[in-house]
Amino acid sequence: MDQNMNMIVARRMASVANHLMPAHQISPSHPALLGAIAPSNCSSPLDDSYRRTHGEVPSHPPVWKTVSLDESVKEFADIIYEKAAGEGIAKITINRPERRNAFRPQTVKELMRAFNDARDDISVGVIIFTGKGTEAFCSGGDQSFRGKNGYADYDNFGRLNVLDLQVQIRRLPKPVIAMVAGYAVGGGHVLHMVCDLTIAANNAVFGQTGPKVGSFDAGYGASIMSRLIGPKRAREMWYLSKFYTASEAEKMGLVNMVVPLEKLEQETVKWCREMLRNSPTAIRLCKSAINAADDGHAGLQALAGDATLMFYGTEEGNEGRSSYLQHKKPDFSKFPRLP
Ligand SMILES: CC(C)(COP(=O)(O)OP(=O)(O)OC[C@H]1O[C@@H](n2cnc3c(N)ncnc32)[C@H](O)[C@@H]1OP(=O)(O)O)[C@@H](O)C(=O)NCCC(=O)NCCSC(=O)CCC(=O)c1ccccc1C(=O)O
Repeated sequence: MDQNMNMIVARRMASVANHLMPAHQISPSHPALLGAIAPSNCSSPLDDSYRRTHGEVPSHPPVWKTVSLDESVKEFADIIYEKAAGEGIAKITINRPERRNAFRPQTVKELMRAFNDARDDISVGVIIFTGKGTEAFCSGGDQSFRGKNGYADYDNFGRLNVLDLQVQIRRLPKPVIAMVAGYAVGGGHVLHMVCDLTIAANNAVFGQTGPKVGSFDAGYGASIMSRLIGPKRAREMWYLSKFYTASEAEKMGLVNMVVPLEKLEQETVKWCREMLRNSPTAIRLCKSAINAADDGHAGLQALAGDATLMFYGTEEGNEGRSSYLQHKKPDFSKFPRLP
């Protein structure tokens, strides 16, 4: 291999390696880089035929188009809802930067409408969840709306409606990526934890504040956290209510990747595009399977529902339905009893 080709391969392998793991974890002796520099060692695990065939996902910025839902309903006040033109990415942004993107009941209602739309839109394959600006992803429940019964605004009694949003994200059969810049604290920290993946900017700060302000989340906020970082760390995070930097959070397993703030959306979109190349049904089943054990009967129901959905698409499933509609006996004998 000539010098030129060697350099091209080295650059390409470095870019793939950089894409697959945080830059700080790659040493010059990483096999991907060695494989590129030493042409005789071309069997690097990163030099696979899938990569050679499909190449990198495109890196151009998406063109975001604001989504307006049912026109009879008021436009969004607390969120921004966008979809990328020509690709299956939706982006839902809490738009209260002056309150560090704290959510009030109105915010949660709007978020639920947007997530519902993104779920039902079959052209959407992945959803980015973020906060406006660089100061905060979300600082939890807006404390000025908190009363004796929970969080209340002008048209409702107090309740903890963010719990419904957590369940909605957890059960949504498409990946949701939290894109976190700045503070993800209190109920905002729980929201990023219920997302499938978290990409954090290097200015991100994570933590629970409940015990400082007279609140706690003993549901997903405790159980998912304990699963993610282990019970000792989860206790530390709740009992002391300390804040953690992005790199501390990455080491604890709270986030998937930390990137420079200015690269946050670029990297997040790259992850979205990688996922969009893959089978939506496989991803859907992986999501419900990973959640199943932790979510008990509700988790099993989601996984089982996915199985039924797939079964409806088979000839065997259709034999039962069409025979019923035609008032004849179904013939299931033609289907193999697979081992
Ligand atoms: C996030 C901070 C650390 C940021 O600090 P800093 O950058 O210095 O900014 P500030 O000057 O503090 O804030 C700017 C401005 O925003 C207001 N603000 C920020 N956060 C909130 C908030 N959560 N509620 C109301 N207002 C907020 C702040 O007052 C400033 O306004 P001014 O008018 O300029 O004064 C810091 O802001 C901070 O610590 N914020 C509070 C974080 C917090 O304690 N959040 C609430 C935790 S409790 C919770 O979220 C419960 C939620 C819930 O519904 C729930 C209940 C039960 C079970 C589960 C859940 C759940 O899962 O959510």
